[in-house]
Amino acid sequence: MGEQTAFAKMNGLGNEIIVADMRGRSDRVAPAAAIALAHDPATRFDQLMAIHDPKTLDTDYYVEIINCDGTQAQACGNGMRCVVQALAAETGRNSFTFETLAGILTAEEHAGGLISVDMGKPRFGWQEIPLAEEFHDTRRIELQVGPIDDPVLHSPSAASMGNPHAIFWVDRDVWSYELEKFGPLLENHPIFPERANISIAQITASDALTLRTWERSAGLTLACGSAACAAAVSAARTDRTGRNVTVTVPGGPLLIEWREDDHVLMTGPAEWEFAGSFDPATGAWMRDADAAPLNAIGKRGVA
Ligand SMILES: N[C@@H](CCC[C@H](N)C(=O)O)C(=O)O
Repeated sequence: MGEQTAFAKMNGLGNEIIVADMRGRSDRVAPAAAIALAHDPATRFDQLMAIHDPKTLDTDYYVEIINCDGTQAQACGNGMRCVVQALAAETGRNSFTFETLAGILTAEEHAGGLISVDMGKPRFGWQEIPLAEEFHDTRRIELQVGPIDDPVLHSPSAASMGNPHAIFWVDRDVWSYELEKFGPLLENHPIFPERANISIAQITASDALTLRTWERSAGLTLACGSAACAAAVSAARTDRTGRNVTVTVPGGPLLIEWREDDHVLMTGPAEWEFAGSFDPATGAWMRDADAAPLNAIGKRGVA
């Protein structure tokens, strides 16, 4: 067995997350190790957030985001809140600057335990999302599911929060759509050359919407923070809501603020489950309540 490293099993509104401590090491979590952990019912996760030493001046850590199928994701809002809670418990600090594939993000844990992450600026250009065809207006792209004259879903908004998103606007309850059936087809539609996270959104007030997401690589999840951001900015951009929106996902509410400086601030909770250590080469793991250092979060509130 290779050199073990600490991890914390956490969740952000039910989005299953592993926070892995890869600081001070030159190796990375192997895709096969991630897949092995994702397939074990005890450690199953949607995303694994690997905390590395910083690569860039003025950042605290580099965070690599790995989906449960071993592929990399550029952004993961729920995972970032889990990383912040873990690091806040370990260091006693409450604000951090991270580098991810989506860019440099800042984040803060508030006194009541909620965590805000500045998810950066959304991008709407068809090449930035990316889409395979030129669309001047990504508030509404040509894509539909079902019969041509009576589609079940149609004309989604498209946006990038570092990762690609499509949001289908619906009038009925989001649970009345078979997202598990349409999600895989839409995720892999040729219009999305890097695949996409697919969401269904119903506006419920001028400052609220409900959202279900089929995540790229992970499938149906209880929450997708970057999708909540993409849906909120797309709702504001299409005059469906204002710029401050409560996005209710199956796991609970997220507060999304699209600030005047164009940055998107996501606020919500994170929850610690248990701690352990694992081998980043193979995924072999053990539960270990006393392992250092991320397991400090395991002692939150415990004498
Ligand atoms: N759960 C995440 C999004 C995860 C990334 C996604 N699967 C992708 O590949 O883009 C979130 O909370 O944002």
